[in-house]
Amino acid sequence: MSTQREMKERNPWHRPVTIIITVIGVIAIVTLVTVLVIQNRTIAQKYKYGIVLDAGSSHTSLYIYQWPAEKDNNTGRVEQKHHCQVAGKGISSYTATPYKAGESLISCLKEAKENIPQKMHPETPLYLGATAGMRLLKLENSSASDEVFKAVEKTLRGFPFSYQGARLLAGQEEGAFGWVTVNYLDDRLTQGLETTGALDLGGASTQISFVSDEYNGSESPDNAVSFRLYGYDYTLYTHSFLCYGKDQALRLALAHQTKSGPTAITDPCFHNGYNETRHYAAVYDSPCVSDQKPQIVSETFIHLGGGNFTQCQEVIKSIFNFTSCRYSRCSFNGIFQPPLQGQFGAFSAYFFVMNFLNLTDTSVPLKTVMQKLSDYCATPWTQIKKEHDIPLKYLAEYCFSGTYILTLMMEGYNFTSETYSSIKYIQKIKNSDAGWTLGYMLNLTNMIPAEAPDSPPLTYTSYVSVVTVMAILLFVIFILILYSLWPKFNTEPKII
Ligand SMILES: O=P(O)(O)OP(=O)(O)OP(=O)(O)OC[C@H]1O[C@@H](n2cnc3c(O)ncnc32)[C@H](O)[C@@H]1O
Ligand SMILES: [Ca+2]
Repeated sequence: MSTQREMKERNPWHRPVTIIITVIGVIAIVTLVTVLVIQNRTIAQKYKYGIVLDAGSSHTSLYIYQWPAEKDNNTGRVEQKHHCQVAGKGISSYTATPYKAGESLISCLKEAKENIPQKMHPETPLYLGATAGMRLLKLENSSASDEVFKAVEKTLRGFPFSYQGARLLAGQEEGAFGWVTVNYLDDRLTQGLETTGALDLGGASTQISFVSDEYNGSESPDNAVSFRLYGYDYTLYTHSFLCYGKDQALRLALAHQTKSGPTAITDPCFHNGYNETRHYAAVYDSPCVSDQKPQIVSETFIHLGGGNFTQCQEVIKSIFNFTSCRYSRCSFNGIFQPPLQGQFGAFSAYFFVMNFLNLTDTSVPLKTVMQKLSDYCATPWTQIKKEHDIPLKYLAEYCFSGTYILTLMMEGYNFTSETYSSIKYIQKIKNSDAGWTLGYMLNLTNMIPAEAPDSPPLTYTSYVSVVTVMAILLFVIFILILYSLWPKFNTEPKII
């Protein structure tokens, strides 16, 4: 018994004062770590928002982006929070009733209000960028394009967001911001990695943008866009071909086939058995083809399908001009293009079309891809209609669009059967759509710094771990010091 008591007396852990110090110490450590974790998490959960409307030639889309508030002007990930597709056609189709262009946007803007916390509305920037449809309308009828912009602006100003303007994007901006989006989402810019080229196929225009070691902007300076991002310099080659989006390219192909004003054509790019009556006025109602309109007697022509891939390729080749080039090298229509370099991401209609055709795998040899497309084009229209339940307008055009995509890439941009595999058909990267809108917003909100921001030396997890370990260590040292200094603790008999 007495030995037990002695041991108890000698062992400081049985003294109330030691127990109290230990409990207080543990509480202090737990509090310290909890405060650290909660403090950091609360900040991380606060988001900021931005809205961009992509007023394309075929339709308008609204995108909401969000990013952690404390990562403003930093490398923090901006991500797509919401996408809303505006019902109906693009804003450039409302020339007769411009106010309807504004009204068409209301339901998506209401969705945006619901998707962004109310208190953040006034500080959420709202942008609208219009592309090739409005570029064509401006060429055709500049006051009509002004009216559409006015109507759209009126609607946008009626919402509680921070309206930053509705404007026409230049082709170079459209191409360059698409490239920024792809490389930002792939995290290539902060690391200074080799960048990915961007291929965007819209309804009215198409863009190609990439970095080439052989291009510094001195040859054909109009195609150069220079950036300094996160401390790295880039000189980007970019070109936007107006009238070479897939809808306008189809008009160019139809114009080529109806030059002489026939009453019927057999179009190899449409399926056998396809038979539609088309109005000349409707086909030629675009500045891309209006000057080619034949002096005709008939108002309409019958558009028949021929279902022949090789002949379709020939028709499509004829819409490109390869004869003149005043530079060291050209893509088509006398436009300079440096040698292709690196990987490419092909999005928008490149993806829609190749995905429908099950041809997005670019590791498949180009020859096989062409054979599959050729088989698809040769399939009769009745069979195609039976096999797919999608709107007939889209369905009828996949043979044309697929052939156009391959011809544009191989003949237009000079991809080869070897370099075809450097293309990836993409729709989204990490849940955000590939397209110019994200790059546009990052630029206008100054969210990509020119210089690499100072990053903390430790990651958040390492930071919390180090602080925890150090706190425990200090506490143990404190107890040990206390134990060795406090005579009452040390009850062992002294041996003299
Ligand atoms: O860039 P611009 O030229 O202004 O045009 P846009 O922005 O309206 O063009 P999109 O990329 O949205 O679409 C390109 C084309 O793809 C078409 N498209 C959209 N969804 C499609 C789908 O699921 N299948 C086939 N085509 C589709 C659309 O009608 C256009 O002709
Ligand atoms: Ca577009």
